[in-house]
Amino acid sequence: MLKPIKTMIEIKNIKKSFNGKDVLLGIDGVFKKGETNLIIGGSGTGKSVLLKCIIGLIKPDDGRVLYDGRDFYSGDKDAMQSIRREMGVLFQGGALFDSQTVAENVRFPLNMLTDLSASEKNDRVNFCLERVGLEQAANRMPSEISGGMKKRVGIARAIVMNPKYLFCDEPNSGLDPLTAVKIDELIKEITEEYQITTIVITHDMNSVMEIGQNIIFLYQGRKLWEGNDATITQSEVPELNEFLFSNKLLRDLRKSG
Ligand SMILES: Nc1ncnc2c1ncn2[C@@H]1O[C@H](COP(=O)(O)OP(=O)(O)OP(=O)(O)O)[C@@H](O)[C@H]1O
Repeated sequence: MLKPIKTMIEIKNIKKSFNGKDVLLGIDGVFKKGETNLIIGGSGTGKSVLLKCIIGLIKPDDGRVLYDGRDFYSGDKDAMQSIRREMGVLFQGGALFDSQTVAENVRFPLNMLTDLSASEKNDRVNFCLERVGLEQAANRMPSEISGGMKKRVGIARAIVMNPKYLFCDEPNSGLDPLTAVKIDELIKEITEEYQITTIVITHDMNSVMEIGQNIIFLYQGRKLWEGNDATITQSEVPELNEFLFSNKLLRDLRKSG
């Protein structure tokens, strides 16, 4: 019997250097459909550069990025464009337009990329705002809502085009721990509900333990470990353990367990 084809993103031997400085030294990875895939690591290890290589904001010097087997850097501009349309991106700061209401922010990709009618766009915007629990805030301005709500608006905008692939760069930055957990849960729920292939960049240990269904650990431009939230605390990789147990609570838990 044929195995069902699983939607996923595969990266092979991604390399990038800037002005002779190697930042990514050949990264491989598989990011699975319906799972929150995390790229973790300390500051300056190349997480953001890797994400940018995956979504096409930086062209890698070498290597391949495959979206369900489709080569993103094949040189076929139309193919690249159609993969781009299947992506949703949640940028680190939320990247909302300050002069637009919440609903207008969410509607923006629909205006840019579709020829849906006004009422179809409204339906879609309302659906997404409801999904992230913000239906009451549709007419508010970004300056009038909290940091956590801004992230929710960013998530609503990232899913408004019904993406196959969702990318989140440090979705928890600047949030209090409780709000951060809620944002993590929302990303995981949406990923599972719509069977999206989601990649999250983080150095937040809570995220690792809450939503780390598939994790790769970067260290100085190399992938040193991969696994999940259940296997990560048993890792024998010193660099990973140093990263994980820099948190005193986790260190104490490890000692006692
Ligand atoms: N456009 C660029 N030109 C030159 N160097 C760059 C550029 N972008 C990133 N770098 C360098 O690449 C290295 C990795 O940066 P990157 O932003 O990927 O780290 P990171 O793991 O995401 O860190 P952080 O968690 O602090 O955001 C850094 O030394 C950075 O200075």
